[in-house]
Amino acid sequence: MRLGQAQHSQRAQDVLLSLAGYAGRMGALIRTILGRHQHAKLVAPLAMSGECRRMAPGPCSIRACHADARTISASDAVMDFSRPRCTMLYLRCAAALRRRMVIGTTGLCQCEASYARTAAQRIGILMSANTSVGVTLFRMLCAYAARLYAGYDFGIVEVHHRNKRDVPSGTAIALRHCVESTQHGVSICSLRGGGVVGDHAVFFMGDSDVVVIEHRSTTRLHFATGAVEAAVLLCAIGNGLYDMQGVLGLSTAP
Ligand SMILES: NC(=O)C1=CN([C@@H]2O[C@H](COP(=O)(O)OP(=O)(O)OC[C@H]3O[C@@H](n4cnc5c(N)ncnc54)[C@H](O)[C@@H]3O)[C@@H](O)[C@H]2O)C=CC1
Ligand SMILES: O=C(O)C1=N[C@H](C(=O)O)C[C@H](O)C1
Repeated sequence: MRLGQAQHSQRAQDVLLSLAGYAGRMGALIRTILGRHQHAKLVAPLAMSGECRRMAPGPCSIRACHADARTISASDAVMDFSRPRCTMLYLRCAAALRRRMVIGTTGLCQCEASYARTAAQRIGILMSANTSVGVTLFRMLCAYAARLYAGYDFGIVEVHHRNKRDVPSGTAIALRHCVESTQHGVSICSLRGGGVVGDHAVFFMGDSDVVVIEHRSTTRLHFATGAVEAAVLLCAIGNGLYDMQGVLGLSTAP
């Protein structure tokens, strides 16, 4: 069974989505997935106005960068893969209109993340630096390994493409959070270059052996597919702040 299918069978109508960051790398994949999705439909592409002109010469239906309340209110949820400032703009709008929100954008400051926690009292929010199901399982695996290798030293290495803006990656920060329940002060090494989609490795370093658990992305498809399925699931549950594990209903590792 595909993820989200069970929950969707309880909904009579398609899940309608706005997409902030429509013209970006993630946006391009998400709109392709939504174009052929059985239960979810893109109703409001949100992009910068300059990008509209580049992507669609002539009359353009893509909305400009300001949060257009009318546009967002036509959807059940806003999916956001953009920039933190843009995220906050749409989050405020979604909270005011009581529309759900998937925040995939990384690099939010503490104050922005804490606003999301407050907004989650009014609406359902999925906030995840990595919407891939594979990476969600990888995180669970690392949390489990951290307990097994509690006496070892931990470290994280992440590698991303040269255009990534935030350092360290949101996934690396989330991984640190997973393993820090066992050990504090875990350092993250970041590398930027080429077209690397996104690789993360967690090192468990003992006196005479090293265990490395690694995840490599070969394309962005798994981020985008997971995000769309998570948006569908989010529309079937109540208010609150969720992570991927929560939305997918995965119990914690043994
Ligand atoms: N959660 C996840 O699984 C993943 C998260 N990301 C994160 O998603 C974000 C976007 O990543 P990419 O698509 O690679 O970046 P990108 O730079 O290709 O796309 C971002 C897009 O947002 C647009 N944008 C900026 N301000 C806007 C506004 N006010 N209104 C509408 N659009 C606006 C930009 O013009 C750009 O087209 C980054 O923070 C990245 O770290 C990326 C991959 C996976
Ligand atoms: O910007 C990216 O590309 C990615 N960002 C996310 C992050 O910061 O962890 C997820 C993925 O690694 C790709």
